[in-house]
Amino acid sequence: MIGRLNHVAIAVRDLDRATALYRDVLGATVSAPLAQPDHGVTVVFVTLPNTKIELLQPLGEASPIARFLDKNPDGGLHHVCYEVDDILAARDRLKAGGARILGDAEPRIGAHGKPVLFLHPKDFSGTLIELEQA
Ligand SMILES: C[C@@H](C(=O)O)C(=O)SCCNC(=O)CCNC(=O)[C@H](O)C(C)(C)COP(=O)(O)OP(=O)(O)OC[C@H]1O[C@@H](n2cnc3c(N)ncnc32)[C@H](O)[C@@H]1OP(=O)(O)O
Ligand SMILES: [Co+2]
Repeated sequence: MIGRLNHVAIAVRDLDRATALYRDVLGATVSAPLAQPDHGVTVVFVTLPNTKIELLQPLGEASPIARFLDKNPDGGLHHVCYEVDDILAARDRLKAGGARILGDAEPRIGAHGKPVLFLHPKDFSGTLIELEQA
């Protein structure tokens, strides 16, 4: 059911600093910061030949990554995003299998302008999974 790896996300406290590290030290191509108020994060995309890295910094009062950064003050790997052809079919199959879909289980438009859903990390080997409609 899952397809390509769309991105790996890293939560950071200081997006400018993390962006500079990827750009200047690792020599990667980075995007401008993109505020995603609906998701409570500001995002920078690092483009790699075969996938993307998504640098995430909390945005607003109730960011879903705030507690993660409290527990991981240096930042850390936050989620992996897999592409699916049909996000509603994928959601219904996962639900039927007992996996917990986070939030109200309705897809929301993600940073690439496509519908996304998140799956509870406790149901997937301690890894938060994002699904994005391909
Ligand atoms: C823009 C968009 C895009 O790409 O298009 C994005 O990616 S937006 C990216 C930001 N948005 C999201 O992440 C949305 C989905 N995420 C959420 O709803 C939340 O982050 C949760 C996953 C529910 C976690 O929330 P929160 O940390 O406040 O709850 P909590 O502290 O009670 O955590 C419950 C348990 O899950 C663990 N936990 C929390 N975050 C985790 C993570 N990223 N990976 C692995 N485990 C994680 C905690 O350590 C805890 O385990 P213990 O109980 O063992 O201590
Ligand atoms: Co993401």
